[in-house]
Amino acid sequence: MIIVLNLWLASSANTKGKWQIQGRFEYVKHFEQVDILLPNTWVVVRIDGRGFTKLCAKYNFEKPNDRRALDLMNAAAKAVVTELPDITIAYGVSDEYSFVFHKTCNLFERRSSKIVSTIVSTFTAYYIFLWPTYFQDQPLSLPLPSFDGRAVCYPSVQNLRDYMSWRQVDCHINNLYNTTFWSLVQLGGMDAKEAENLLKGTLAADKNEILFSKFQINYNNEPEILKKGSVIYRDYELVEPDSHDVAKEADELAEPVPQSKTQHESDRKRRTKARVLVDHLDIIKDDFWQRRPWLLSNKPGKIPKQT
Ligand SMILES: Nc1nc2c(ncn2[C@@H]2O[C@H](COP(=O)(O)OP(=O)(O)OP(=O)(O)O)[C@@H](O)[C@H]2O)c(=O)[nH]1
Ligand SMILES: [Mg+2]
Ligand SMILES: [Mg+2]
Repeated sequence: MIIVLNLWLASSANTKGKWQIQGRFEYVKHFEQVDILLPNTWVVVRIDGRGFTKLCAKYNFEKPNDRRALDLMNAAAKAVVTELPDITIAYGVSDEYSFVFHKTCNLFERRSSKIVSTIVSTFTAYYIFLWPTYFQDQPLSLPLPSFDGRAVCYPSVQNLRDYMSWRQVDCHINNLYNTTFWSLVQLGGMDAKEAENLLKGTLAADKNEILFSKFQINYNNEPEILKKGSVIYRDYELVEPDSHDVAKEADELAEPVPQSKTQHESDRKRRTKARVLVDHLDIIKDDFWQRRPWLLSNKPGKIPKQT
């Protein structure tokens, strides 16, 4: 079949010219769906490990948190942020990471499938490449780790901040539950069912109390990376928090002014040169955003000059 087609192509090419053959097949392009992300909205690409419950068991990840696994996730995400200067900020917990693109970003003409697949494949490639650095004594075997991804558009800074807050609240709730659950099992000698029953219906204060009274664990003293997750962003210089609400000022008042090509290029260069930091901070309160006004600035060019 392939030989027949090749022969036909060769003979047709001789008689009609290559461009005519191309023209005959080109109509298939129209089957491609338009998947442009809504303009002027903040784009969040969230990736999540596929079947990580099994993967964690296979490689004996420590319960409830394995520092090597978290450090590997952060290293892969930092590499993604470094490679893609269009990313404003990223937030990660457990086997997931959210990457935020500025509302004015025009990467791949905002084509969803190109943006998502680039993030997922770059992240996965780094995750596998860096694995031996964090799991020296446990070589990877098939099936290899993989991730899925999706893009969601958020129209306002408030929506975006609520999204980020949602992920960080999730981190806090899950970590407090898991820390208490595994303390009851590993330190308290309960089986999984007993621990689950004891925790049914408990509030955060009850879990804090169980941890402290039974195991002398003060949850507040747990490592920040576990309580808050990880945030990755470009750092220019720390500024004193403004007295006004930067998030509101940044977005709701004025529409972004289109940048000139040279301005766009010089901002891109500055972003490429900036330090990429991994930190474990509260991103729910205003303080984090007020100290770093360039993250949510309505004008992408409002990047402080490097000092
Ligand atoms: N032991 C251990 N497990 C972890 C750690 N980080 C993540 N996990 C596990 O990874 C899983 C992540 O949850 P999900 O993403 O909802 O589940 P999943 O198994 O990956 O399933 P899909 O995402 O639907 O493919 C949970 O079961 C976590 O317990 C870790 O540091 N230690
Ligand atoms: Mg998962
Ligand atoms: Mg997950």
